Amino acid sequence: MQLAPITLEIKRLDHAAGLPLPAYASAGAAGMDVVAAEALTLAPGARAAVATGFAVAIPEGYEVQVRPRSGLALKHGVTCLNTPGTIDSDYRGEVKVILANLGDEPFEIARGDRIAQLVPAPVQRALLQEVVTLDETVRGAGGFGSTGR
Ligand SMILES: O=c1ccn([C@H]2C[C@H](O)[C@@H](COP(=O)(O)OP(=O)(O)OP(=O)(O)O)O2)c(=O)[nH]1
Ligand SMILES: [Mg+2]
Repeated sequence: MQLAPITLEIKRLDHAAGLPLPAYASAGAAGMDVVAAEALTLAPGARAAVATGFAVAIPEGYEVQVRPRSGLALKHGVTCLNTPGTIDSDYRGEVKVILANLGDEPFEIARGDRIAQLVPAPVQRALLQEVVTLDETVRGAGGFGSTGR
């Protein structure tokens, strides 16, 4: 079973000239790989908002998640610091990838390198109902490892 794809409007900004649109790397890939529109070196411990050169209009009721690529994470310690990054449906600015280098070597990014993947997801919004007391549960306020390792 496959959900019908949603349509994302995507606008190429001037500095994305010649770059590929975000694209699925395999028939069953969940994310569209997105490339860097700029070259930079991330020092160990550094972070940067890396330009992709694209802006999008996401249908209302959806978001796009910006997720790390596991190969960069495993081989180089490079990940999306805010994973999953959230692209709001009403955002019209450039999509950026907030990369962090948690490795111990400088990481060089060339223009055109695949740096992250984009996954659209439906968004459920909540209505808040403020109350004075919450119902009681067995867990109560236990959390953060309260059930053991
Ligand atoms: O990885 C990301 C995360 C966010 N954004 C853009 C799109 C998103 O719609 C906007 C705001 O993101 P978010 O709500 O996560 O950040 P914020 O710190 O709450 O900023 P704002 O006050 O603008 O909502 O920034 C990106 O381009 N890449
Ligand atoms: Mg926000």
